[in-house]
Amino acid sequence: MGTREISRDPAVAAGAAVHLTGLRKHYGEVRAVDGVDLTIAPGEVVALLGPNGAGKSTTVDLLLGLSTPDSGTASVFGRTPFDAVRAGMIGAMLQGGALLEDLTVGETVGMVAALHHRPMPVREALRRAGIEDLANRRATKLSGGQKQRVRFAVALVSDPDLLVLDEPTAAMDVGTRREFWKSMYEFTDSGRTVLFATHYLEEAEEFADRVVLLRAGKIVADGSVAEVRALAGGRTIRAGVPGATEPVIAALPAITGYELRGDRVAISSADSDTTLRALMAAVPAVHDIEIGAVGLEGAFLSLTGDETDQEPTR
Ligand SMILES: Nc1ncnc2c1ncn2[C@@H]1O[C@H](COP(=O)(O)OP(=O)(O)OP(=O)(O)O)[C@@H](O)[C@H]1O
Repeated sequence: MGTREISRDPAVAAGAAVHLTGLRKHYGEVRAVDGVDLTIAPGEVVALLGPNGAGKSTTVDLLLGLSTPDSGTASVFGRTPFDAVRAGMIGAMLQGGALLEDLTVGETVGMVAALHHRPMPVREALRRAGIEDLANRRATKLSGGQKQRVRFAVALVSDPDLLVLDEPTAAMDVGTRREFWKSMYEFTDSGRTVLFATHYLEEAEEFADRVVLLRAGKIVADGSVAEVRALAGGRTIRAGVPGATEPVIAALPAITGYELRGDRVAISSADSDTTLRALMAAVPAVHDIEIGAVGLEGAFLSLTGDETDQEPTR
């Protein structure tokens, strides 16, 4: 249920923007990427989510041809990553990618443009990245967020069909982050494909068509935000429960967590119908019942097995 129909369709796979099959990369005992199969159709905007060390950056490196898999294959628009990069089909923004200190922003983006057959005008790349006014600034004089935007302009200037972004907004403040996503919309409106790795669940929720959750080098969920939420299967039940005690609540069927404060309880449940029926029988005075879906954060925690306490959020 985790994998979309799309990746099983050979026709889609043949014309896929990204096609990863049985991809593995181990570092000694560490299985950084441990059998990843992923097909991304042209035009999709996909978020790669996972806790630290889940294998996001390693997957991105394999996709860009920056490292070689132990087994499995990676192709981009039917080509090897190396050929796709050489043809200017992939623009990438990596974590902390180096900028040449002696060059200005305009020169940096211009130099990358010169490497490609059909680049967009440098000024256009700077405008889209929101750094036209920094064209004459040297890299040494830039803030962390500004450097990120220069890396974005570098990724855009080849006018690529696929953008691969590894935690693109990590150093950006809230305003810059909003501007960044606005530029991304401009890019994806023209039918381009985007794969971005992120820790920000709200960015995945707001921006991605599809969420791929990685854990210990494996895909543990793949689908729309709504589908991934549903995979976690949970709902929250909130209610007034006069006189209820901890043992009564803890004994309810299908619950995965609860918090009892005075006369109010918040329960997370894998099967809210069953839990609710039992709650009504156990606490006849139950009132003000609300049932809600688990947020993406709840799904993320339960699917990636994060150690964090999984009490229902309020
Ligand atoms: N060059 C390397 N040598 C040895 N181990 C590595 C190397 N690169 C990655 N790893 C290990 O592989 C695993 C996956 O790392 P990766 O950087 O892909 O995760 P990530 O999901 O991008 O994490 P983060 O969110 O922290 O950036 C980690 O356990 C990491 O320590």
